[in-house]
Amino acid sequence: MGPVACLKSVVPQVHTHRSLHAEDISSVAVLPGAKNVVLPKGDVYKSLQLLEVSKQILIENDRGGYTIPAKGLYPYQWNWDSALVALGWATLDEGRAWQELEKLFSAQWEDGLVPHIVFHQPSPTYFPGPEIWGSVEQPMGSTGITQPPVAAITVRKLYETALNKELALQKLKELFPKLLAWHRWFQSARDPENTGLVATLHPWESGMDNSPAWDEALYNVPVDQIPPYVRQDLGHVDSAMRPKQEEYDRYLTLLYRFRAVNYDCNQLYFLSPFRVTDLCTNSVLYRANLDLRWLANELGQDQIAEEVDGWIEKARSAFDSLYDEEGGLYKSKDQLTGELVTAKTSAGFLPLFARVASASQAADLAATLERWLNRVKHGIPSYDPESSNFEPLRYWRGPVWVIINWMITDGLRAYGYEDLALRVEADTYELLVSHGINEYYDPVTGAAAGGKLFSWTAAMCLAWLSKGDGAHSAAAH
Ligand SMILES: O=C(O)[C@@H](CO)O[C@H]1O[C@H](CO)[C@@H](O)[C@H](O)[C@H]1O
Repeated sequence: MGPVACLKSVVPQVHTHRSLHAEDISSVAVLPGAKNVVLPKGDVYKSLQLLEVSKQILIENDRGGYTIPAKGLYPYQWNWDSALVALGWATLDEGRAWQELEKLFSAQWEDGLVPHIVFHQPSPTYFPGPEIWGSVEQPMGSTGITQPPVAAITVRKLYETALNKELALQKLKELFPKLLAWHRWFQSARDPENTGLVATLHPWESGMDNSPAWDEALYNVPVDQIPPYVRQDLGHVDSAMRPKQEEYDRYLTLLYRFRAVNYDCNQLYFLSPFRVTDLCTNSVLYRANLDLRWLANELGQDQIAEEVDGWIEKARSAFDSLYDEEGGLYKSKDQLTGELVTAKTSAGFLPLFARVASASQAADLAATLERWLNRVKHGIPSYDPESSNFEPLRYWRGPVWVIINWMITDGLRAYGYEDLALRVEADTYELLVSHGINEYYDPVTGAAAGGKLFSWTAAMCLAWLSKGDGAHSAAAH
């Protein structure tokens, strides 16, 4: 049996329009369309296996038009997970990629909010589910908070790279007003004082739930008399890797306070005892606004492009207030105290992804990142590895997230830091090959942690690591 036939018999083939065929195998180390070669040439089998496992994960986690992040641990549709997972689907089946976004936007609220979780089907394995977000009498179909708005970035990518142009234009036309309504909601509900940057009212909204960036602001939230509850996450993942009870009590306190006013977006900003300017949300939103403006131009919607331009301009100058020159990176801010947070986290590099950093800020960020990378075996740690309370295995307090590596790499490349981008890419690839497709990884040992067979990690393998898909059209300013 020749090597090609042998590989074909070991690697399960998934029947999609871009499945690997025998004739692809000789070129797999330099995958079709690759801009940068990140897959080691001598290791074709591992590369192939990684791709096929990634496809299988998406297929296994597909619940009919939407993808759950991981079985058991996260049994519903999550907002930014889905937008990132759609990039993975696009490499297998463009129609399915568009469907992922359609399902997400099917839960959009009248005021424009796109919820952080959509409860399409009941599940006993996650807390807090619909009965907590709503009430026993009136369960809700979603949570009443949001997450970093990746969707417009995905829509542009899907549209620009589409093979089926007709479908892409149709889907763009359908999704555009919904994206616009969500981005307008960010302006009105989360920046009612017109500062240029939006507020995040719950750590779950930031996507980096128990990042040390929230410690001070979260511990200022008084714990209310909340109904007793049983956490489900600890049944799936070791408690040493998850948020602590004191943090969960505050997550729940915020939830019940928001629920008490029926998640009224006109009130939440003013009543929430937790209100921060989150770098992740603002960087993703900034980038998403660049892409929304591009999409508006594409559709000939000049007035809307101008409106979005206004948001971009305001945010650009406001971003400078988050730059910590001494620390060599950006920091989130506690809006209620007016102070920049002390923690240096991986979100501090995301203004590169946004393209909002200046050339000299980008140079500082690259230098800081290099220092961080030299301190760990596998980058990028979610928290400064030089910090005394760095925890390589606890949620967002040290571990590596592949989606964040993708965003930062994309930014590095846009600013011309190609070598650093390649270093992170190669490192990420090595992590996945050696430790599998998990939720996150220990930056010191590389050990996989959190949920297993994780959708957005699989999607990044398909959409990024197999293609070297870093350079995107939005140029650094
Ligand atoms: O910990 C949790 O229960 C949930 C709460 O939303 O959050 C984690 O999982 C989500 C699904 O993957 C991600 O979207 C978040 O970024 C991540 O922090």
